Amino acid sequence: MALAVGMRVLTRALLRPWARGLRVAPGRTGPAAGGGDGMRCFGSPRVLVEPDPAAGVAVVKMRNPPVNSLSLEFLTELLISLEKLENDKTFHGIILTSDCPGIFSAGLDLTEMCGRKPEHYVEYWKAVQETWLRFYLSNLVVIAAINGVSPAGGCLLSLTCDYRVLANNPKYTIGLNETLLGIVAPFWFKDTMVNTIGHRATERALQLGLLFPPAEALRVGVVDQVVPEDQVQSTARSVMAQWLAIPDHARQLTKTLMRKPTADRLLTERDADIQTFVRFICRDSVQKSLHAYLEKLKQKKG
Ligand SMILES: CCCCC/C=C\C/C=C\CC/C=C/CC(=O)SCCNC(=O)CCNC(=O)[C@H](O)C(C)(C)COP(=O)(O)OP(=O)(O)OC[C@H]1O[C@@H](n2cnc3c(N)ncnc32)[C@H](O)[C@@H]1OP(=O)(O)O
Repeated sequence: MALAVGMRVLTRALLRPWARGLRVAPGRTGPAAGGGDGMRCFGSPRVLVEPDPAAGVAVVKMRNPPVNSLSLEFLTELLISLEKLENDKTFHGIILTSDCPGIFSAGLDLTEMCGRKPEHYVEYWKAVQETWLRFYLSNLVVIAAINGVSPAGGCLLSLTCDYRVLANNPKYTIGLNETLLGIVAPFWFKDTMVNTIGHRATERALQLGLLFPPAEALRVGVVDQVVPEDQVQSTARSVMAQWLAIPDHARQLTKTLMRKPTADRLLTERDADIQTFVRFICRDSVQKSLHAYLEKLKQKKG
C-alpha cells in the first residue's frame, strides 16, 4: 500500500513536463567504468551516473550548481536515477557524491519553501519524503563520498546511506542546522540522526543546529571515516568492495530489519506529516525567517 503511494508519486513526477526526456541522456563512456566494457554514462541534466558494471557499482554525481540544493526537479531526477539502478540487476551498490566543487549539498532548496502556494509545498514535501524513503530503504549498498559542505537536507541525504566517507577539509561541515534558520527538523530527520549518533548527541546537535567539522563529525559518529580529500572516491570504492562481499540477501534483510521501523513511522503518518509541514512553513514568522536567511546568503557576496 505504502509502496503503491510511493510509486504514484514517482509516476506523477515522471509525467511532469520537465521530467520528460530525462530518461537516458546518451553519454560518454564513463571514466568510472573501470571494466572498460563500453557501458555509457547516463543520467539527466542534474544527475550524472557513471556505471562500473564489472564491479556492479555506479557512481551517482549530483550536479545542480551552484550548491546542489535539493529542488523539486533535482529530487525527481535523483529518484529516477535510483530507480533505474535498482531495476538493473547489474548494480549492487552506488556511490553518491557531488560534481559541484566544495559542496556536497546545501540541503533543501529554500526557494521551494519561500513565498509559494500551499499546493506547491504539498508537492515539494511529498518529493522530499519520497527521496528519504527510497534512499533509506534502498536494497542497494549506498555509500556517500562527501566531498563538500553538507548542511541540513544534505546531511540527511548522506544519513540515508549505509556508510559515509568525508573529505578532511575544515570547510566541509555536516549536520542538521535547521534551528539556525528558525525551522525545525521533522521527526524523521531526527530519527535518522538518532539511529546514527544516538539520542543525547542528536538532542544537542539539533537544538544547537551544530555543523560538525570533519574531526568532530567522526568523533560523534555522523560520518564513518575521514580521509584526505584526494582519497574520498577511492576510499568509498574500497569500502564498497567490503560491503559487496557480504551475501546480498542477508545484508538486504538486515538493512530492512534495522531501518523499517523508522521508515514505517513516516509511512503511516505521511499525510499528517505533509499537513504539519505546510502549516508550519506557511506561518508568517517562518516565512520571515527563511526570507531573512536567504537574504543573508545573498548579501554575503556583496
Ligand atoms: C511544531 C513542530 C514543527 C515540526 C516541523 C514541521 C515541519 C518542518 C518544517 C521545515 C523543515 C524544512 C527542512 C529543511 C532542511 C533544509 O535543508 S533547509 C536548507 C539548509 N541549508 C543551509 O542552511 C545552507 C545554506 N547555504 C549555505 O550555507 C552556503 O550557500 C553554502 C552551502 C555553504 C555554500 O556557500 P558558497 O559561498 O559556496 O555559496 P553561496 O552562499 O554564495 O550560495 C550560492 C547561491 O546558492 C544559493 N543557495 C545556497 N543555499 C541554498 C539553498 N539551500 N537553497 C536555495 N538556494 C541556496 C545562495 O543564495 C546563492 O544564490 P545567489 O546569491 O542567487 O547566487
